Amino acid sequence: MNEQPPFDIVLREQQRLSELLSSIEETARQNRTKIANHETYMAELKKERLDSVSWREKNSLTEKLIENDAFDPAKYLASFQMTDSPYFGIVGINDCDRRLGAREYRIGKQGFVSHDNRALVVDWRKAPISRFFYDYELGDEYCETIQGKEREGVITRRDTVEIAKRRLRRMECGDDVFELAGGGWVKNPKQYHSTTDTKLANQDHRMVDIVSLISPDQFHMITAEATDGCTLITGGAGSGKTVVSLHRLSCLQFNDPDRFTPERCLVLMFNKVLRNYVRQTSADLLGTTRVDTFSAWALSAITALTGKVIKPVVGDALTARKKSSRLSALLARYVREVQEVEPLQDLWRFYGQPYVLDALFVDGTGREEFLADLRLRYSVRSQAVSFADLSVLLRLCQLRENEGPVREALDWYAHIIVDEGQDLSLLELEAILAATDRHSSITLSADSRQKILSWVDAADFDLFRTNLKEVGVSNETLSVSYRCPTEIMALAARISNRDSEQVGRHSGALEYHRAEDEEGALALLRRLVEQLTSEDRNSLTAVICKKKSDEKMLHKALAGIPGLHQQGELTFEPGALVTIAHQVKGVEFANVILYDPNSRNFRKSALDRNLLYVCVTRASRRLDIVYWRELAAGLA
Ligand SMILES: Nc1ncnc2c1ncn2[C@@H]1O[C@H](COP(=O)(O)OP(=O)(O)OP(=O)(O)O)[C@@H](O)[C@H]1O
Repeated sequence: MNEQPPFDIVLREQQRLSELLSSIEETARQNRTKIANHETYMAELKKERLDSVSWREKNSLTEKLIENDAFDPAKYLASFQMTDSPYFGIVGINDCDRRLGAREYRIGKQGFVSHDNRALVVDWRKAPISRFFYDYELGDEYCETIQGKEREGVITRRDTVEIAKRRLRRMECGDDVFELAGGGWVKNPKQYHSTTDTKLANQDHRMVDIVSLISPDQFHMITAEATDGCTLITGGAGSGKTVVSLHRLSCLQFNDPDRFTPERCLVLMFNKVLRNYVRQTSADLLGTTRVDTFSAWALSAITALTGKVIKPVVGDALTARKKSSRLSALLARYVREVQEVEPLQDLWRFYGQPYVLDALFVDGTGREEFLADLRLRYSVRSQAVSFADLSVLLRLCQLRENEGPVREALDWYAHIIVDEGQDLSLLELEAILAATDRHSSITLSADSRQKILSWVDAADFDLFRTNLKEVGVSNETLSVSYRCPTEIMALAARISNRDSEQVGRHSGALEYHRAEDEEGALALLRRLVEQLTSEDRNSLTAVICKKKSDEKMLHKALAGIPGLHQQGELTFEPGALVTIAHQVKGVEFANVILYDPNSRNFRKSALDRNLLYVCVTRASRRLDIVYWRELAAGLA
């Protein structure tokens, strides 16, 4: 392949890259030598100490060993991990201060300082420098305070590059794109490059980072200094709430590593699907920070507080009542008035208090049966906790604990990210807040249009927001939707009865496919899935239906199509999958086929409208609607 580019700008960048790679290698070599020399010296000292017969000499050698250990080069010479793709951005400035003058910075996912002490790559989280890249356009004048000094000047270059396996593959410079295509370098007009393009190229549809794409608005949120209290990020579907929160935590950890250690940070996701979707990127950005569902974290927090391992059962007819915001104040009262040592006995006793029963059974129906059941549970010391009991039990245990911080459960975390906060109950939100240290530092993302759980009271979130005022709350709004093309966002606006959001720059497709009957719709669906998967084998198509029973039936109807994922398996490999609406919140697919969204399955209630909004906004490229009966309101 002839990769000799006919473009000077590309040639110069290839040269820069090659020099950088040589420097990375040389630095690594010198570091290895320094570390080896240190190890040899330490081994010699240890041997000398072993051979020595004088205790004075032994003591002096021990001191020397301790002293030298503090200067172990392995501790401070961080190895550079990003050699395959050392940087993604280039920003040039011409500063009015002549000592600084004209210079360029390369921005990467990890900073690199060479053996001869030159900062050749700047970490994207080093806001004072990376701000030039994220906050400004080519030709803009800047005025910034950097390390206490006023800096003024002009931005002379702002390019994005793609480097893979140590080779330059693409450069975006102003309106031009230079890229390797079909064996040589070509120049094209700039086109919008979305994260879906990256996913297709990687053949992996899990979340990707957006470090090279962060918008100025997002940059401000991501790099905002840690404050006490809650940062509430709101915004419509696909506006970047999840990615922005994760990048924000990455910045906090980078800039204040002593406070935001991975074990003192926590990311809570809506369900396992969303957790799996973000896991790779969260690991890249946040290292070993725990990313989990609320239930999984609550279980471990209960264990940390009580020493008990709980195995909750699924299904509880009283779920909505046990999530009621009224229980919050009642728990506080109960803990003040009643003493009970055993945690589960404590829970049964709490439910049995007359004022709790009044709150749970407003019209009295079912109250006596519940009380009889509680008495039985108390007498046999029942351990049968349901998922709905978890937040009550956790809050109860937190309120009972008087001894101060408890690892991963109480007064412990330096920062917690809560995604999809609108679907958490007041008790769940309060338990999370109680798990933070005295700074109550939380990033909470939420979109009221995507509230889909019937058992959570819609007012809970507002109540929590009001309560948060005590610890401090700052509101941030993301207003551009990057995921969905214009056509789909216009439909989403109709469904949610709200104004259409500002949309990123890509276009897509929205098509309706009407069949005569169910049989016709299934045949149509099959043809569509076959067409979409064969047209682009790297893409991921999700068929979304409302009911669990339809999921099985649709999977059967699509059997044999190459690339069809196993039933019930929601992975993000290329191909096609069938899933239900409640599983897909927070995630996205290149293509979505919404199957049979009829007016009986999606009624005019707020929850159904929200669910429909969630479904249509999962598509980053195209949305197809297959139907044969009356469409749900908003779709027609
Ligand atoms: N500045 C950006 N430039 C390009 N793409 C972006 C940008 N910010 C976010 N995205 C992309 O937009 C999509 C949506 O991001 P994300 O999932 O974080 O949004 P969200 O607000 O959490 O959505 P939802 O509420 O639907 O879960 C992702 O594919 C993400 O990579």
